Amino acid sequence: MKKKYRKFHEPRSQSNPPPLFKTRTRTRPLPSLSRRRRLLLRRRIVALAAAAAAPPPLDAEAMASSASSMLIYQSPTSLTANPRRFAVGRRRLTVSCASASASASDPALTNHSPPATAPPPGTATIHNIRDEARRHRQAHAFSAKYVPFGCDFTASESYSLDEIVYRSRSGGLLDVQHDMEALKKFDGAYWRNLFDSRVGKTTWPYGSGVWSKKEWVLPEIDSDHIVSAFEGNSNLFWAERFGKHFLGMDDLWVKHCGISHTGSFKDLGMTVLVSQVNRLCKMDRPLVGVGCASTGDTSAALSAYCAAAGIPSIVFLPADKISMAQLVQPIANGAFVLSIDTDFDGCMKLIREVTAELPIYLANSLNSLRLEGQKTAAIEILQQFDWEVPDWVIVPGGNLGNIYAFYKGFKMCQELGLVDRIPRLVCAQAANANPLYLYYKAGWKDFKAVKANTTFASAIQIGDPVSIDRAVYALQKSNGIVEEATEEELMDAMAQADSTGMFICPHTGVALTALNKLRNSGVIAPTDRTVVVSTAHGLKFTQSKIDYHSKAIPDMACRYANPPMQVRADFGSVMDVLKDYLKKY
Ligand SMILES: N[C@@H](CCOP(=O)(O)O)C(=O)O
Repeated sequence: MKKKYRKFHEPRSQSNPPPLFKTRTRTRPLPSLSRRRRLLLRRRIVALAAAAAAPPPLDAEAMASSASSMLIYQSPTSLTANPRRFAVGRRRLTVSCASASASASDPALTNHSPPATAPPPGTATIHNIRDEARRHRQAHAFSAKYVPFGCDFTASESYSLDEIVYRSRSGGLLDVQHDMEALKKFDGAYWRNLFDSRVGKTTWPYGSGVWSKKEWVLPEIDSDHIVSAFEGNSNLFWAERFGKHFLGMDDLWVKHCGISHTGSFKDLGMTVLVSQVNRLCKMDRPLVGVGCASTGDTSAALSAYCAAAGIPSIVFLPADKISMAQLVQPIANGAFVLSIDTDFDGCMKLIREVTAELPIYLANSLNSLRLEGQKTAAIEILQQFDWEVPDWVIVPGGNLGNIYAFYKGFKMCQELGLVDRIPRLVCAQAANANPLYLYYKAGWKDFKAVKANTTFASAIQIGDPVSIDRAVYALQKSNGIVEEATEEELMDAMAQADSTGMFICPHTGVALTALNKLRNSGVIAPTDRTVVVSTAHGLKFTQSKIDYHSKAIPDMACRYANPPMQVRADFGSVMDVLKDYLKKY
């Protein structure tokens, strides 16, 4: 693994200066090209060199066609404070001109160290967004470390994030805590402006919704080590029709975390975890790969990010318990996939034992690094509401890391002065896998893991959640509530939501059921601003939707089924069914 990594990420030295023109294939030897092709290639390089030495062309399209759309053109003859952006096909091409043009809102640039110097005249370079980030590499002023869960940054027991540790000395959970005193040197308005300034940009790594909050996530990681698919920045969808029609609400929102690189919110945490592993590999830590147990989404995210970094991934999946779309993701991304004849809890137990024995880094959310990425979805919600705090946020819960991650994101915003309160949290479980719900109903007395039964909400089919303590903490601190949904309730809620233009996963159906119950009982008022967190893409769960709409689910009425009508191929038959259908309107 190390060998392969080095090959493609060789550090640059003075004796080995960067080439004038870098393309994505720059480290590979030229394949054996024909003489004619070599000539053409050389001509193209010469043309690019000429273009680089000249002022920027007016026609960005022409420039894009002669250079990869990943390239950023830089010319010393056109220094300007603001990078000029051109739409190039569906990508944006930045004509960025000097390091002096770096974001004035980057705290590293404006407050802690001087901006990097401009290149000497005549040394124009075309480079990519990673190179651009290298040029602005700064000393960091913030830091974070592992402490036992429930402790703050000053705890006597603490571990560097570069250590491979998942449990405290007493065997309890760990938490990543930030140096809040250092972060507090900047006020809420400062952080709001900084985060807002990074939205919608391609600047590495801030184009990611996670890394746009880098100072609050992994402040010490070198941007060069980050493995990102520009995840996050997901749609906060105004569920106007669903809210009005089914719940009498007009301020209902669905945070579509599943409309993402691998189709679930897991990307948010995985970019952080795999980036840190990438850093550890660079530090020559003896790791042979990264592993997880999964109900389908974590394995998809892990395998994709590892594949992007060239790091081996190993995933433990409960045999026949995840959807086809989820199973194919790690297979396609080249993970080592173990289909194990047990449930998720069985897989989780095994991966914990295996990672204690072998140098395989544990990627489940037992590893608190993951939650640092996931918490940014909470910050993003506040940002999307222009830093107004919603009344309620409803999160589906299985292994229970995410409910704590949301709490953490909201709490950090409050502590650092971006907002003055946090929303009430609701955790929604499937009744077939409801250990948290039972614990809540028992007044938080005597937690008992359960045997999780089969549920359409398969990603949360978990009976012994590793983050149970974190979830309880988040709910207690946010005056939270736990609700549950039966199979029929969650499938009906999913069908209702889909009928208003969404295409949600069954877990979001669980969360919508919780909302429905809390609306009916009057706990959530019609005017309360409410956000339902949608955790995965509906396209991962087409089979359950097909079964529902075909009314093929035993003991389920499938009240909102919309099966296709079989019609003979003649005009009369088609007209008959249409007339019948149109009577409804
Ligand atoms: N739903 C998860 C289960 C594992 O949870 P994690 O929080 O440890 O990643 C999945 O998609 O695998």
